Amino acid sequence: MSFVLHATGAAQEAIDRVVPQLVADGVAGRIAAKDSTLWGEAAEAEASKRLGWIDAASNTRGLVDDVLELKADLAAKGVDRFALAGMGGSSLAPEVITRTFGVHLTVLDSTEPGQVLTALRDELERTAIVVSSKSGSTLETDSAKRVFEQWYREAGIDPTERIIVVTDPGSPLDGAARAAGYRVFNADPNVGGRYSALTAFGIVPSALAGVDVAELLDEAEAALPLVSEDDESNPGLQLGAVLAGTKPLKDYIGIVADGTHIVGFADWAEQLIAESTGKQGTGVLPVVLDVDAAELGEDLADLQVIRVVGSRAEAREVAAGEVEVAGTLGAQLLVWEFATAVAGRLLGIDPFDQPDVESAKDAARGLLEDLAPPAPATVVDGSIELRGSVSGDTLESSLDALLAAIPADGYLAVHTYLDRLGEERFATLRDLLAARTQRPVTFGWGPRFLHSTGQYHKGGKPVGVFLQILGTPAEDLEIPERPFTFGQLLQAQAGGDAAVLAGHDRPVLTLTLTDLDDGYRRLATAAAA
Ligand SMILES: O=P(O)(O)OC[C@H]1O[C@H](O)[C@H](O)[C@@H](O)[C@@H]1O
Repeated sequence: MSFVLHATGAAQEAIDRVVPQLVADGVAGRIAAKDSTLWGEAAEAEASKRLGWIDAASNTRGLVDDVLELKADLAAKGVDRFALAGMGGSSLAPEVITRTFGVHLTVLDSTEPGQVLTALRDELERTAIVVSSKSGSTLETDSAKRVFEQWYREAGIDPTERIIVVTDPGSPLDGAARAAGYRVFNADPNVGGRYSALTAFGIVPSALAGVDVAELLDEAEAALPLVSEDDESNPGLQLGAVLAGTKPLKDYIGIVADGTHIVGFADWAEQLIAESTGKQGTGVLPVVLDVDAAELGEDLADLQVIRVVGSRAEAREVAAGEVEVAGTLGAQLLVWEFATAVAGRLLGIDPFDQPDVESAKDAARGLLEDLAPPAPATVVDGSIELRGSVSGDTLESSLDALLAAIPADGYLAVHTYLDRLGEERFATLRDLLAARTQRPVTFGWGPRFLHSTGQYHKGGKPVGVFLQILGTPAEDLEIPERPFTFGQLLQAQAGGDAAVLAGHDRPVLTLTLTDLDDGYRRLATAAAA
């Protein structure tokens, strides 16, 4: 069997209580048959064009030969390195696939100027970039495409030979890219962005980078009969019950990579679950945890822990109250997509829309139209500027005030608008803050998280408090034919999100670090206090 799940405690109780009803309602067979009525009348129109993921693996196979042919053509021209520009589902799937298969892919899912420059300066002469956008209108992805076009031209390289586009048929990018002479791969338009791992969005960049995608598609196809069956042993129904059927509902899902061969799976699952469920004041918030995360030792009543383990045998060694799953990557992708759709039904929401993602984008666009400098800091404490709805006289007192505002059932979200490859150390703040607050702490890199947990923070249960960390980029970068730079875009994305969160009455503390070394040291000390 390509996927196994073992549960104990409240999770097993949810399975025992919820799955028989799901079986009686024929939910598995109806999802397999793409029945769009499963999520209520309001969701029907969206669902009718969003269920293509269930059999995506077999439908995507037809692309593989064309992609491998392109890879061979590029290799003959000395192009053997690949980058990917995309956000959300368009980047997280190729990221987990290529890392798991151990092949290199530079993932550019940032507007942080330093991170964009690193991608541009990384052996451009032997690099091709896949520009992936389902809608064809995502600002970050469009900005990356523009600057890569410019740098190729300046290097005397024809961009049409180096930029490969993946998009839905008929998107603005589809028409423009074809007219400009780019190689375009169309994805199935009946699959939403976060469910698109097994469509052209997951497969084209991964195959170009060197993944044996036929193996991945085989794995997913092998799992399809498991999730299609209206039977209590169906692991997709069981996982759906674990995610959204506990009573009282556990609001937090801690996802732990614990021995699995899959690299980065929790980040992919985070965007799938957070965007799909976090709306109408409900949902479950995924929290990506390391094996030694503080949350795992705190016995939090509202946290359901799911460990992704290495083998079937290990999956049976479940700690009290936890769930363990094991499986191939292809099976995991399909089963979690299926389980998330089931969770949507259990929660009574539409698991295929993302109504609150747009609000932060609108607010950022508004700020970009009127490029005013940021409002003066409320407090300047050494090298750290403080702004926001929560503030004291110093970094320490402001952080204390923010953490004190976490409700008993709440969480802290840390959003770091820095170069996630060059400033990885900032991710260690998560564990320190989790140990201090004894509540779940999510950590996201801006603007990447806006396409993931961003939906939950605005649309889910309103119990989050927010710490934004910004830098002052040493080098900025123009976005060709745009009236703003990457640095200004990043700033507007942070400001837009802070404004929308504040509009939802959520506490926000924004720190701008004018010296990253000093800022990191002070924050690490304050977080551990
Ligand atoms: O692929 P794109 O259309 O550029 O969209 C990228 C991402 O944008 C938004 O955040 C959507 O909510 C995601 O589901 C999507 O994956």
